[in-house]
Amino acid sequence: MQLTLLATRTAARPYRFATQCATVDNPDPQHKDQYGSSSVPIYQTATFKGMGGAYDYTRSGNPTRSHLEHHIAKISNARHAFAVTSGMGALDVIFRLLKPGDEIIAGNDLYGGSNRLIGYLKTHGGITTHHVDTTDPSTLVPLLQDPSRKVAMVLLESPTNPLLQIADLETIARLVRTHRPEALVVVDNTMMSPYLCRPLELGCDVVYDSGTKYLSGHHDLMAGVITCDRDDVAKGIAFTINSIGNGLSPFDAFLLLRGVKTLSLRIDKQQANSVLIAQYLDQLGFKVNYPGLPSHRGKAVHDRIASGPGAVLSFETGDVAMSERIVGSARLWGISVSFGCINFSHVSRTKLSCFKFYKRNLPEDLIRLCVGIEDPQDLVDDLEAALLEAGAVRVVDEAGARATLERVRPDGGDMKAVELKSVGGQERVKAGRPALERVMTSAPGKVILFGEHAVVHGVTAIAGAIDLRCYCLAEARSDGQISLDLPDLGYSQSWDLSTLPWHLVDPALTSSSCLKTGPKPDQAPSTELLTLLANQFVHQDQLKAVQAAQAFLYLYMHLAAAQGAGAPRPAAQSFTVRSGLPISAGLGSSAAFSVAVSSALLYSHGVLPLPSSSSSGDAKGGIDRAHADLVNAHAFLAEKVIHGTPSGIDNTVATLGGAVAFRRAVKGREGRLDVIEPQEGRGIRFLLTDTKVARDTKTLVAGVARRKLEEPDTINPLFDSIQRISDSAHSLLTSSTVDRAAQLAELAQLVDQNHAHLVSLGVGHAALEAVRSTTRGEPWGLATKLTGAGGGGCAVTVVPDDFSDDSLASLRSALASSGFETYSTTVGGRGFGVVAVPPSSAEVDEAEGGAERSKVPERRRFDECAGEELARWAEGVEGWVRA
Ligand SMILES: Nc1ncnc2c1ncn2[C@@H]1O[C@H](COP(=O)(O)OP(=O)(O)O)[C@@H](O)[C@H]1O
Ligand SMILES: C[C@@](O)(CCOP(=O)(O)O)CC(=O)O
Repeated sequence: MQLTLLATRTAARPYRFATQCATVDNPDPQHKDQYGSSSVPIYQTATFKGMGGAYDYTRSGNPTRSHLEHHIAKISNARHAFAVTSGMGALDVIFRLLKPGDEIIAGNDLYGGSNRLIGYLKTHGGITTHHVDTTDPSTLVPLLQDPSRKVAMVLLESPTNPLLQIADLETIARLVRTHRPEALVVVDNTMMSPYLCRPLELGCDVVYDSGTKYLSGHHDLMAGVITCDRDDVAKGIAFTINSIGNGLSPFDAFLLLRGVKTLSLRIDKQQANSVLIAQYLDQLGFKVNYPGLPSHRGKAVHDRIASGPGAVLSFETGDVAMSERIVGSARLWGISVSFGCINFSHVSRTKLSCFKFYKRNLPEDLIRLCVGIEDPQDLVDDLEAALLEAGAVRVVDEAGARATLERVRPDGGDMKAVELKSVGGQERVKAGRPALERVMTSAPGKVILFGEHAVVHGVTAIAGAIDLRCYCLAEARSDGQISLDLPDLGYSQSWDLSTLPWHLVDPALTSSSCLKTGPKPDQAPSTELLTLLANQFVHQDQLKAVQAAQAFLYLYMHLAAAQGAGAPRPAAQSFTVRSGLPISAGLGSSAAFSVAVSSALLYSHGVLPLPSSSSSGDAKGGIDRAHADLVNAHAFLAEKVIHGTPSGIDNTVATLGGAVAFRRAVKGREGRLDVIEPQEGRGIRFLLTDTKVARDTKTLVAGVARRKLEEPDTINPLFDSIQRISDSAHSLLTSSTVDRAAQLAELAQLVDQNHAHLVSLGVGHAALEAVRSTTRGEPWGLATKLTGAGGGGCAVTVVPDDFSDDSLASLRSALASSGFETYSTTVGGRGFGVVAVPPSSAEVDEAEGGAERSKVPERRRFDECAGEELARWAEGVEGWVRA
């Protein structure tokens, strides 16, 4: 059923642009390649044998070229497409639609090569051109309305090259249609490509691109493409190409087709880089021409007719010699003509002779930047080095908290110092020291006794903290770096603080109220920042490490930005996280991680004051509830980064400890949190069994949500039944009167019922059934259910009071012999904890003659030991205070 639905949907909807680019269809469905080649073959032949076939002579047509033309037509949403030997070749073909005496209206900021051809048309073809300001459509009207003018073509570019001026293609096409219906509106779309703008859809008649640029993307071929919808115009173009013989060669057609497949991918990256660079130059106070900047004239029009600002920009320095010095000083930036290449960001200075010749009023200090796919920070660094070397900027206030660059006025006059909020969109920040040199936090895992999954959708769940904990050690460093070490996952990475993408920090998370009460429960993490972090900042393929590093960086960046009231004030620190919990097994390792990291950040940054420890070194309940809530709010955001849509129960238990009945707020209904107080002498033992079957909470939770949407009549009654189970369990666990044996027997029944419902939700697994059948079998007879997200992971077994230690030991060894790992735990342990860690023994030796050595566990052991030894090491640090 699901498959049918998906198939219907796909058939009804055209593919999106990136998919269209990547899928090259055969133009002739009758013609199947004899070997079924996935890549279009190169028909490197001038002639074809026989008469009356589809092809006879490559000047007139060639299968490789046809394939390309079909593909270009598809991605341009055009009826016809043609591929020729260069962009100028394309314009030449289009101009041959004109007759002597015809007149052209063109922009006054046209590409120099087009102007050269226009000049030739005038002297050799008797065709005159009127240059107007195409940024103002009304300037065309007098010419269009003048009956003495034989206006046959309007030639437009938008944005123009190199001034990036915007012409309202849609409005101009409408004006031409009204006043001069016979005239053709022709657009040079090279700066945008069909990915960002499709002028035929805006009412224009003929569009051409220099395929040498973005369509190819690699600067390894020359090509031009023409698209149009009108059959008569297409006929004229086909005739000209065949007559003059400038159709694209088979080999270049093959290369271009190969390039087009990655068009959107390349432009996305080049454009993202361009935005950063434009912002950087803009902040320095240069006059920057780029439609990606809010201040750009015509941006509103551009945003209407195109879907992105592109990857070419230009800026003015105010001094021709300075521009020359900048261009000459750049190293990574090459000096070149053309644009659109992926791996060669380059600068070019406008050529005076060319501009004077065409009477173009271009600033002589103009520098054009054509941006590639290099790392944006490298591009900004190189540009900055060139600006410094050329004397266009200078560094001021090096000793201050933040580095500041100041633009140098070419005439020597005063120029306002620009405190850089960001460099290339990335904060130019100077790392400070954290409020606390060394702090360690810990947080427990949890076991959900009843209500997992249903809790995400507003049903009550019962859960408690377990004995296994996660530890986070935050230490100051002094090299401007932030690092994250996750030895459990074999992951370690550090980042230069100035390179983090500070410009993507969410302002909703940097307010002072956020520092007091934490992120709001409905605050979603920014997918833009998360995607960038995952793609460009976390060098690891393992999903677990990526999720953990994303969550860490997300919290870290927002806290640093909030503390600096928007302008980040990050501290250089090392974070190491170790866990005694099995990861991704249903015992809340991610929540324990999130709480440990959040609290380590909040304490080490001085947002929360360190609670005073009792003389016993383990003050119970020694943490303010408001402080715990702040930790919990931050941890919930981290959980969202890791999980997508967590209910919040895991982080709440990992923060507060104890046992709770938890109901999240959903659609207008308030959430609820009831603490289940431990009952004197009535504690219940649980056995946890890790099946070692890997699974991912995020995927499982999303699967249940999808089923709820698709099969509400099946899933909602299951949730109602789970609510009744949780309610019964809640009253059983809080009742002091009910008979103990009856209480445990009834709990066991609820365990079985809840497990059956979880299996119906689709989160069961054969390994979990194996655990259940062992525990239920002779001689043990115990009830077991999956716990957490299921799909593998852990099972929880209720252990009755009269179940002897020997029986428990034999059950555990039976489970171990099936390859499972067991943990015996009490439920309802302590919440998160914090301790200031003194220097390790080596440092004490130096500073204080080793007097403290015996009290301070050796630091490196934290990275090395595991399991119970890890817990012993961490708990050995004196002064823990816990919630
Ligand atoms: N010790 C750890 N080190 C690093 N990351 C951890 C650690 N423990 C948990 N995590 C993070 O939490 C995620 C596990 O979340 P999840 O699949 O929900 O499992 P669980 O049921 O244990 O919470 C991991 O992918 C990782 O991102
Ligand atoms: C399935 C769910 O109820 C619990 C997930 O726990 P765990 O990540 O498997 O430890 C999800 C949630 O409550 O966020």
